[in-house]
Amino acid sequence: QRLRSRSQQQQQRQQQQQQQQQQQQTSSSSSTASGVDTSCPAARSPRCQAVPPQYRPVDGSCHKADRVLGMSGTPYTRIRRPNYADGVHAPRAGVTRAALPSPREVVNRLHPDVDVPNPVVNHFFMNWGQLVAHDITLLDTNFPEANSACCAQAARAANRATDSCARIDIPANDPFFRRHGVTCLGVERSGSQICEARHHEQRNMVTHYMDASHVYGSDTAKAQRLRAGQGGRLRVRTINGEEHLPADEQGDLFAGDVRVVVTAMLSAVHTVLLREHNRLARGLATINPQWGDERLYQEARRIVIAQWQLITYRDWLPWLIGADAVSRNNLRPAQSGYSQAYSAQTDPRTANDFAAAAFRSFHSLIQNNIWFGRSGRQGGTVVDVPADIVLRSGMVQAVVEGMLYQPSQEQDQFMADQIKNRMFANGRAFGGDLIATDIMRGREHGLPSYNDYRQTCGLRRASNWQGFSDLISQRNIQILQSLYAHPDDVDYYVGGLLERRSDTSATASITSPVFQCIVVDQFRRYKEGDPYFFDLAGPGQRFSPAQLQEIRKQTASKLMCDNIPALNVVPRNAFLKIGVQGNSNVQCSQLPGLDLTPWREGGSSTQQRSQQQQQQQPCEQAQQASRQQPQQQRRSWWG
Ligand code: HEM
Ligand SMILES: [Ca+2]
Repeated sequence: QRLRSRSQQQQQRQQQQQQQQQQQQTSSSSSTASGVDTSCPAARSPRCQAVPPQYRPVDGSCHKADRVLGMSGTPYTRIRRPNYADGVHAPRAGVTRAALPSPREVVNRLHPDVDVPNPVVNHFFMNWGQLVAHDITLLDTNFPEANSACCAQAARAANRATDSCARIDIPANDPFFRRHGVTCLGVERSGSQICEARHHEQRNMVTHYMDASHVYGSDTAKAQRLRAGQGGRLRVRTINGEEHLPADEQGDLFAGDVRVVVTAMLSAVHTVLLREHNRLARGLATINPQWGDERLYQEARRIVIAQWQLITYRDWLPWLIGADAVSRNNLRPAQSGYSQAYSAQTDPRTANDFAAAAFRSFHSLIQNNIWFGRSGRQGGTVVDVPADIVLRSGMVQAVVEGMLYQPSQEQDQFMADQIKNRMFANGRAFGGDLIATDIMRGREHGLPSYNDYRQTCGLRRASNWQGFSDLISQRNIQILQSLYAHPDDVDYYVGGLLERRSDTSATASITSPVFQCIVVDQFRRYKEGDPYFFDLAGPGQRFSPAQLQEIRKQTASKLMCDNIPALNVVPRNAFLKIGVQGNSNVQCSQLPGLDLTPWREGGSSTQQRSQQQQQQQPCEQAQQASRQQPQQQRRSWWG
């Protein structure tokens, strides 16, 4: 029943146990011997070559023996068997005859806006998490949701939800929406399909892998539209000599992920990633003038993805789940040489339990108002500052600096008013409620309740309300009791947000326990289950040892420095507040950078030298090489 950390020696045995559990917990008829649910028909059947592709396919296909696993447009996996009211698709209902409380009522009672700044991490940390989310999950809904029609439609349905709409009723005493005459918020239900298991599985519209699909797109047509078609570069618009995100047909910012426009903070870092790709493509073209557009694009993309994975796992994740959890679960990228962490059996897909609940808990980190620049100048509310402000002179820098120096909020039960009342308001008086939507998403995806996830994560299942008292305060238990008819009714998202963390030291997890366990499990999948993880020795083209050493020099701070011309000073650690763990400002020029020399093709490159050495000294090096032979590796990667 546990998805907790394990030592390396026990890893294999426990993996098998876990697969057995998944077989039991996920829909039984659709599980294969490996415990991976592969029965849902893929929207497209990819054509894969006989050997793994040299560069990872942009749509996530052909990565594993099951060639659609992790591909965009395919269903999520599940850690726990779904709990739909009708066993098929109706949102979860209570275990007694009593209805579940309105998500907005829950928000009003349990998720007020109380300002508790995070003592450790900054708003850049929050924003990086949102970028990670956009790399690995996108529901099949219209963006942004046009959901007002949903209220009327769902009102007529027996359980306040149809197959396409769900209703969030606004309580009569609501302190905000009633003032604006709003009595309901409609939620467009996520696109899903029935698998052999006879229940609905939601579709993930982006590649499940952590492959920077938010930069490059999740299908080949979009990837193509994002490319300049020259020098391996991505398309840009140039304003005052600086590269910016291009425009789509509607004139909005265009990037690999449609959510690039959700906040100016996102569009600023999207701009930086775009510039980084083009900076690398130019550098590679200079040292390898013989390379054409395709080679330059693929090599630059591969380096960007490597940096993205490295920074996320080495520098960001330890602050999210705690340094201990990272080492216990072998989640730190190799510090030298190649990683051995890949497992062909590990399901690389995003879990519904993670995307529709656990990872959304970091909505709690969001601030109401964002800063511009280093000195705390108020830029405006998080929902009103327009994304395309970054096209203005100096604004990529101002928005990035604002994030680097503004603390985020704590991961706790408190939520910023702006995202609860004015999501997508864009200057209008009211918008949607992100937190009520999160709660509704969990229900409409059929996620089981908080008590079920306690059990999954090795905690005691509560048989009465006091059973929650190990992690939840008496005050919150009382409120829960007044909202829900039974302890088994409490939403996973809500219960998880109420949990206290026992270890509040700086290096501890900022994530509460029952979310932490699901988050750890998911990040293990993205690393262990990804055959193209950057520090592996295959199955496509691997980095040479010298190239890997260069990649390892990269940090998020340097990434900002390299791509924002007027930025001269940054915090050494881009994710931490100044002063935490000795974090201090540093000149950009003092930070080591990524030197592309090992990518030079020709007699003098380190890669070539090491290959020549292997040919010249057959004994020891050949033995070592045979252990890392791409051909041999390939068989096991596909296996
Ligand atoms: C200013 C910051 C943010 C805003 C305005 C924002 C807004 C949103 C919105 C509007 C949705 C769609 C809700 C729905 O219809 O179900 C969403 C989904 C989500 N958010 Fe955030 N978010 C922010 C930050 C974050 C952060 C920091 C994380 C995690 C570290 C995160 C994780 C997620 C996840 C996993 C989803 C589900 C996406 C999907 O599967 O389609 N978000 N967010
Ligand atoms: Ca992806």
